[in-house]
Amino acid sequence: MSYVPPHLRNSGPTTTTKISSVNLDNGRTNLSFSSSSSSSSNSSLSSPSSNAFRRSSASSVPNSVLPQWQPSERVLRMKPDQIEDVRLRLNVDVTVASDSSPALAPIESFTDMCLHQSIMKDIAIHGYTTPTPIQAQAMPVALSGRDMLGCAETGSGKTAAFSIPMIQHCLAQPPVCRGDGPLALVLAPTRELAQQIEKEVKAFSRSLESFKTAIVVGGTNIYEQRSELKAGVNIVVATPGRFIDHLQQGNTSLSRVSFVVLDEADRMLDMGFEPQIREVMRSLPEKHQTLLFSATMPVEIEALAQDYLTKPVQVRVGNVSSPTANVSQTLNKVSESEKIDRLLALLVEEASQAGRSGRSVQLTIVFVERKTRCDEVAEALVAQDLHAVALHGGRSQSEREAALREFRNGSTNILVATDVASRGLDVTGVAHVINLDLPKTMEDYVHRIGRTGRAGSMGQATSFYTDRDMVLVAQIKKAIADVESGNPVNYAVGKDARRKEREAAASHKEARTALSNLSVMGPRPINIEDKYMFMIAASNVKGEGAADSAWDD
Ligand SMILES: Nc1ncnc2c1ncn2[C@@H]1O[C@H](COP(=O)(O)OP(=O)(O)OP(=O)(O)O)[C@@H](O)[C@H]1O
Repeated sequence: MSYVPPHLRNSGPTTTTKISSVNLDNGRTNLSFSSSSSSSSNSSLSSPSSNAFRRSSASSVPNSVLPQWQPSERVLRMKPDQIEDVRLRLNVDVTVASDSSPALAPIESFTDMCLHQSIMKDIAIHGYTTPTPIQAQAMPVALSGRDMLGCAETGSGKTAAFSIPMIQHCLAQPPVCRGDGPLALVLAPTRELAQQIEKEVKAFSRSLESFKTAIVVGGTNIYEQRSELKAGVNIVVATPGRFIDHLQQGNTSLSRVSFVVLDEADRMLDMGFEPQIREVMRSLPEKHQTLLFSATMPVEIEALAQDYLTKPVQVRVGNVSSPTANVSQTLNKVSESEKIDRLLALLVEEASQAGRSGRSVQLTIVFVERKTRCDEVAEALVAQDLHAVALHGGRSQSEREAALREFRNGSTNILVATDVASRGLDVTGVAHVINLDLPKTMEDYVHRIGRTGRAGSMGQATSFYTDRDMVLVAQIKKAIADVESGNPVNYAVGKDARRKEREAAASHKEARTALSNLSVMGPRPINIEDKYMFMIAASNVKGEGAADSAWDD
């Protein structure tokens, strides 16, 4: 049975979820979720008051433990003015509610974080010597058991900022037995991002004997995932749709989850998973800790945080919700018909420059708007003897994995992708992001160009635009001027901001079409290219953003 997000459901048969208790091999009782189809529209998933994921009885489930963690004496001795000085230097902004205790000091060395020795060993093997600013502040907050909203620019190391405290948290819990649900859960919007996070979690737990992490994403064998989940794992990294399939089938439960991370939480809401995320949050055991991370923090995330986070610490580093200053941005005005030729010219020139200087060709991501265009562009590049591969939600899972693998190992240096690759994807050596088609919103632009200029490296972004993109182009020009003046601003992000941007773009386009109709030959039928039909349709769909067909998890 495949999961259908609520915005795509009609009044046809729906799924109901029943909770029943199950005796486990270890003699404990746990909960399972079973599903059945009915023609009623009263799905427990779509009902906000549903108890669908709530466990019925937890009497035999071991209690979660808040780790008794303390940083080094040196950190504990820091005075408030010293803490402020370090935050200022790291460009870290910390906010807590007036009725909650202050957040712990930032910690500038992994040693002072007093982590489990195996984790320390793995951090060293991974080649991390010093925490990045978001890690320096977010890790102590997470390790101290507080809920958190973490926001830092693209490529700043947010994954380790939650992965390492999550592993440390799991080590403090009673061991996982066969049939138990996981101790920690990470939800991410795309398969590729979830897989990347799982790799990072495994890297920091590789020296821990019998510590298990499972990846649960669509497009892969659900039966293998089921046996892995049933055997008992410490951490599950998942996309929401597939994770909920497993909950419904009783393959796992939330009864032992005491650490939850929503990575790129705003995008998951945007994709229509808000009811599922809320249901998961409502159904967690009482004692748990929640962390929300993104490079952009729209208001709807703050609303979610208000409902489900307890006295959270807000950690913001640098210029959140604005393009990273590590990327030099260029805008090129072109006509629609010129785009591919200009792209080819640019890439051929880069390849021959690399050849002349004897260096290898740099990795480049070309973003396009639609899946079909993605294939067409990749084919056009390959026809010019360039090494290009397409990545989009219409390809099979094995094709998606192969494309990313080839790109990561450099055997293909050009990845042509839809927005499925715009969030979180971390590929070392991406030097250039090209927007062959500009995205619809500034928020997507920020995430796309953030695929380069990561971990302190410099990158380049080139965007082609036509008259139709003028609304977004005005914002990008302002962003470029702001970065140049050293005074970057935060852009409005979130559903409202995106809707307004789409509306402004649509009315700009309408006005242009009307004008050209008047001036050329008087009234005539409007002939809108497929692409713009798609854009207008997308802006009219309720639950904006969810209509982006590039996203399929
Ligand atoms: N302490 C560190 N030392 C060295 N490299 C690091 C450190 N922390 C993270 N990195 C590297 O920085 C890169 C970016 O990290 P990561 O993918 O976690 O960024 P992010 O903030 O999650 O980005 P995005 O917002 O795009 O998802 C990765 O290649 C990661 O290995």
